[in-house]
Parts: sequence; structure tokens; C-alpha cells
Amino acid sequence: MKVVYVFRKLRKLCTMNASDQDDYVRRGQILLSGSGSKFEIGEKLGSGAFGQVYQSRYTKKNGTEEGIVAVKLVKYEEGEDADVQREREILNLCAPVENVITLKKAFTFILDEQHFMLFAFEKYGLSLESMLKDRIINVPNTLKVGYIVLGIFEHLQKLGIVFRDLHPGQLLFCSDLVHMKLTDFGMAQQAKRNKNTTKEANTYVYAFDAASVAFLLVCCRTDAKVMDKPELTTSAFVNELRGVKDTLLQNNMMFAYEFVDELTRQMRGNLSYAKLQRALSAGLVTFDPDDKFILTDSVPSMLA
Ligand SMILES: Nc1ncnc2c1ncn2[C@@H]1O[C@H](COP(=O)(O)OP(=O)(O)OP(=O)(O)O)[C@@H](O)[C@H]1O
Repeated sequence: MKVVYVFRKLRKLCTMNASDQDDYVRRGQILLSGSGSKFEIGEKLGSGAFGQVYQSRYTKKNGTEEGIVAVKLVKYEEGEDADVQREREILNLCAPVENVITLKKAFTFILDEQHFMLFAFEKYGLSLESMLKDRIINVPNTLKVGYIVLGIFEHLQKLGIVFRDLHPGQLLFCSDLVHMKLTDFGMAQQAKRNKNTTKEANTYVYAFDAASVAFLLVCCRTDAKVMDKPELTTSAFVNELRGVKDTLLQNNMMFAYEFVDELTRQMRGNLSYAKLQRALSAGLVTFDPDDKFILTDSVPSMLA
């Protein structure tokens, strides 16, 4: 069975895709913040539904060179900056979270009468999505990817943030593949704590993030596309996880079985990312040394 899910949100459907638009800026162009920070645009690194991302040289007002950063430009209509401001606010809250791409600077500006938010992030490299093109990753590395994401989500849960958009394109590796970090908080929200006072309600708020980790693991070992709708009832999430278990069985992924069982139990009660991490690492006992590795000369350390 192929797991096919639909992840993209209404907001993405309603917005004109940034990747379909002409480049917002050109190489060599200088963008200045109100406080005098300078960004010199370099090569385009990528684009998505909301933003175009460019390599840039960042110089502070006092002349201090901050080096090369990844500048994400998000266009918005005048007076409709709520989404970009929320993204900035959440990114600031996430500053202490390990393995989240660091935001170095953010400001709004107007270019050719268009309104933009500029987010300057630490520059990272390939995404997990591009790593997975035409190959699968080995069992220990699949577990490592899941383990890191669960650790991030545990911290986000403590901060009251739900990510709501986990897929392999949101995980970036540094150039030597030693570290992997989460990016793109465009869909993230702050959980309304007061409205979710019961344990069950809290679990429900975070259920999509937790369930999406199971889908991500499947993605690492199959050609399934990881997709799902965030707004589901608990029983609908439990049903989705039944589908994931079938996929695990059919794709020789029994190492993640205990994790999905634990996740299904937690969907009905108290959501603990730490317990999920333990259940995931328990899967290592089923590790098969003959499993495929993608380790090649061009894919070193982190995936070893
Ligand atoms: N910090 C970074 N370093 C290097 N490249 C990056 C960085 N952030 C983003 N990119 C590149 O830019 C692309 C688009 O970035 P991002 O996913 O943040 O935009 P988006 O419009 O919000 O996309 P989405 O459609 O996934 O919501 C990424 O897929 C990646 O290739």
C-alpha cells in the first residue's frame, strides 16, 4: 500500500506560489533594514509556496561582517502582515530550541511598491527531501532523523508551539551532514493553552505533529509522500496510524513498530515526546546489519 497524504494547507492554496513568480531580487542587489543592516543578494537557494530564498552577505550597521546567510523573502499585501509577523514571533520564541535553524535578523521593507518580510537565517545545505531522491536511508539514520525531530517537538511542546508542517523538505543538513535542523515555521501556531486545559485536549493539539513523525519515518524508507491534514479527530489520527502500521509491515520497517504502537496509545491519553523517543530507540534491537546504506563517497558522516 502506498501512503499518500495531503499536507499543504488552505493558506498555501490561496497564495500565489512564490516559486512561480519572477525573482523578487537580483544578484548583487543590496537590501537595507531600518536599523542599517545590509544584505547583499547572491545566488538563489530555493523557493516554496510562500518565500524565495537567496544566499546573502550580511553586514551589520557598525560594519561587522556576519558572513553568509540564507535570506527568505516573503511577499504580503499592505496591512496583511499578520502571517509574517506570527512567523517572526514564533521563530523568536524558538531561538533556544536545539536543531531549529537560527533566525539572525528579520524586518519588513518595501520594494517596487511591494511589501516584504526579510528573514535572515543561518545558511544550511541539502534537505532530507533531496537526500531521499532515488534512494532510501538506512535504519540507524532513519531512527536518528526521527529521534532528532521528536526532541525538537518536545521542546516546542514546552514552548506551546505546534509546527503543523513536517515533511522531508523542512529538514536541512549542514554541509558535512553532521547536523540536521528543522526550518520553515510558516505554518506553525501557538497553542491556545487556556482553551486546552485537559490532558486530552493538549494531546489533540499536538497530535498532528506527533503523527507526522511516523509518516516521516515511512518516507525515509519508501517512496511514499508524507502528507496529512492537521485538523483531525483523535480516532481519525488513530486510523491513520493503523495505515502506517500496514505500510511498516509491507516495507520491512518493523523497527518502527513499537514507536507507532506507543504513539497510538498516546493519541488516546497523554502525549510524551520523551517516551516516544524511548519507544523509537527500542526499535534498534531489530536493526538488520544487511539493511541498505546510502553511504557513498558523496554522502559522508551524518548518515554513516
Ligand atoms: N537556512 C537555509 N539554508 C539554505 N537553504 C534554505 C534555507 N532555508 C530555506 N532554504 C531553501 O529554500 C527553500 C524554500 O524555503 P522554505 O521552505 O522556508 O520556503 P516556503 O515558501 O515556506 O516553503 P514551503 O512551500 O515548504 O512552505 C527550501 O526548500 C530550501 O531549499
